[in-house]
Amino acid sequence: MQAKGRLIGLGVGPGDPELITVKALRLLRESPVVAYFVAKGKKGNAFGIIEAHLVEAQNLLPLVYPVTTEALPAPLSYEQVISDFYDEAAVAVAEHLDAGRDVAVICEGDPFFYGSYMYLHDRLASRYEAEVVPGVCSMLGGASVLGAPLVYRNQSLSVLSGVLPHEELKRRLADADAAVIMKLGRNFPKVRQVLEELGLAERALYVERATMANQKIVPMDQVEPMSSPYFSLIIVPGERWQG
Ligand SMILES: C[C@@]1(CC(=O)O)C2=NC(=C\c3[nH]c(c(CCC(=O)O)c3CC(=O)O)Cc3[nH]c(c(CC(=O)O)c3CCC(=O)O)/C=C3\N/C(=C\2)[C@@H](CCC(=O)O)[C@]3(C)CC(=O)O)/[C@H]1CCC(=O)O
Ligand SMILES: C[S@@+](CC[C@H](N)C(=O)[O-])C[C@H]1O[C@@H](n2cnc3c(N)ncnc32)[C@H](O)[C@@H]1O
Repeated sequence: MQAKGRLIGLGVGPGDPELITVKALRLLRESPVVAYFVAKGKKGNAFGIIEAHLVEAQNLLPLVYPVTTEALPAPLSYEQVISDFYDEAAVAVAEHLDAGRDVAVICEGDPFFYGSYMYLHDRLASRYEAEVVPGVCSMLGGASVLGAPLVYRNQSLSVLSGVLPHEELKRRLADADAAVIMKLGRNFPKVRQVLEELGLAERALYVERATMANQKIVPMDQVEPMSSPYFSLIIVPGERWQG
C-alpha cells in the first residue's frame, strides 16, 4: 500500500525572508506540494516570503479565502462559509497526502498563533503524520522593529484581538502590564479610542507589515483611521524597569 504523505505546518516568519528558520527552509524545499492560504485577488503574504526559495517542479496549492471582510448576502453566514471552506481545503490537501506526497502548508509568522494552518491541523492531524515548525510570530517581529522591549521582570503580557468589542477590549487592557493588539484594519479607530480612554495612547506603538519590504511605522496619533491594513499591530510595552 502507498505510504501516506506528511502534513507539515511551516512557519515562515513575519515578512523578512531572512527570518525563516533553517528547518523551515529545508522542509519547504523538500516538499513536493506547497499549500498556502491567500485572500481573493492577492498574492499572499506567506507566499511572497518564500517565493524566491521554491525549487522547480513543486506543486503549488493556493487555498483562497472565499471571504475576508466582504458582507455576505442572506442567508449565508460568515461562520458557515468559512467552515465549509476549511473542509474543502482539508480535502484538497488530503488528496495529495493519500497519494503519498508531503504537503507543506506555509504560514506567515507561526502556524499555531492565529494561523489558518490550525484549521487544517484540527481536521487532518489525527489521520496523517503531522509536523509543525514554529516561526517568528508577528508580535516579536513588531517588537524588534519598534525597538520595544515587551516585558520586564514579573510583568505579564496580554495578547488581544482588535476584533473584541470596545468595552471588553478596555477591561482587558486596563488590567494588562503590557499588551499586543492584533487584527487592526477596520478595527483601528475603536482600538485607538480605547487606548485614549485609558491614557495608554502615548505609550502605544503602531506598525504595519513589520519586517516586510513595505513596513511602515507611524506615530499613533498620525495613523489615518480607515487606512490601517489588516497586517498591522499595536504594542503597549511594559513599563521600563530601571535595573
Ligand atoms: C474576519 C477576520 C477577523 C479576524 O481576524 O478574526 C479574519 N480575516 C480578516 C481580514 C483579512 N484576512 C486576510 C486579509 C488580506 C490581507 C492582505 O493580503 O493584505 C484580510 C483583510 C482584507 O481582506 O482586507 C487574509 C488572511 N487571513 C488569514 C490568512 C492566513 C493566515 O494568516 O494564516 C490570510 C492570508 C495571509 C497571507 O496572505 O499569507 C487568516 C485568518 N483570518 C481570519 C479572520 C481567520 C480565518 C477566518 C475565521 O476562521 O474566522 C484567520 C485564520 C485568523 C484567526 O483565526 O485568527 C478579518 C476581518 C477583520 C475586519 O473586520 O476588518
Ligand atoms: C491571521 S493573523 C496571523 C498571525 C501570524 N500567524 C503570526 O504568527 O503572527 C493576522 C494578524 O497578525 C498580525 N500580523 C501578521 N503579520 C504581521 C506583520 N508582519 N506586521 C504586523 N502585524 C502582523 C496582524 O495583527 C494581523 O491582523
